[in-house]
Amino acid sequence: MTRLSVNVNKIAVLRNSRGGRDPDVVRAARACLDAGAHGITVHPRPDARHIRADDVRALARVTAARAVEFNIEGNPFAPPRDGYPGLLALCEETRPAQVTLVPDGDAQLTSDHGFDFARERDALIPLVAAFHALGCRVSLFADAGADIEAARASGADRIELYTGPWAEAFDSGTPETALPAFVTTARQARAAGLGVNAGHDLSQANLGALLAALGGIDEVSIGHALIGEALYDGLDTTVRRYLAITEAAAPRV
Ligand SMILES: CC(=O)[C@@H](O)[C@H](O)COP(=O)(O)O
Ligand SMILES: NCC(=O)COP(=O)(O)O
Repeated sequence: MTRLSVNVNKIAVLRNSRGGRDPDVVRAARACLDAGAHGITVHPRPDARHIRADDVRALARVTAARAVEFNIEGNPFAPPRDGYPGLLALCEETRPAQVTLVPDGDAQLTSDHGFDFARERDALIPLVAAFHALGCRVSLFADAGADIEAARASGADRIELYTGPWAEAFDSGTPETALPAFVTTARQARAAGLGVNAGHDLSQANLGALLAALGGIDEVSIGHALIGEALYDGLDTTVRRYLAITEAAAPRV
């Protein structure tokens, strides 16, 4: 069954907006885990727009204490800056179960593309090895239609399908226009021996159809929509609704 990792970036956005401690990302993560979430995801950035290095350290302690997975996302090429030690250094400190490499720049509002694996494979190979040496599973952010053979050649364990285009097509009422590329890429990844995660702009509305079409997604990491929905319905109820969607999409034995 697809595992749910809740991304708590947006709790930190709200907290940082007033410069204090609340809302507390650790308390929010605990509430999500209490509701049954399988793990927690964060995406700290050098500009500290939301999740900061100290949040990562605190969440690493919480997830380790509960023996659940911690997934840290980031651009492995981004240099240290203002309290951000760099992704590799942060993972060396916190030893997350999984690191998801994302080719984000500070100028981006949010993550909006995967790697160009043919072009970046040689640069990724030593980085993947370095994260493996820390005991991390390595997932690479990938567009539907990405060069899966080049992704596999990097030595990574999984890809994470960037599902922004899926959400956009779904919201515009034309999901069938986006789905074939996702189905093909997921199939290619599994045939290459890669696991398949998915994330970005997934929501209660668009998750079920994607999981049903792709089958066998290892993990979805969901933040923006989930936290927004929780503003109306609470974290416990909202997380349980996502879990019900992943359970409903699980293959019947
Ligand atoms: C990689 C990805 O799609 C998300 O995990 C990312 O964390 C979104 O970043 P923001 O929460 O800053 O939009
Ligand atoms: N990797 C995707 C993620 O962690 C959360 O993305 P979003 O749900 O905030 O768009």
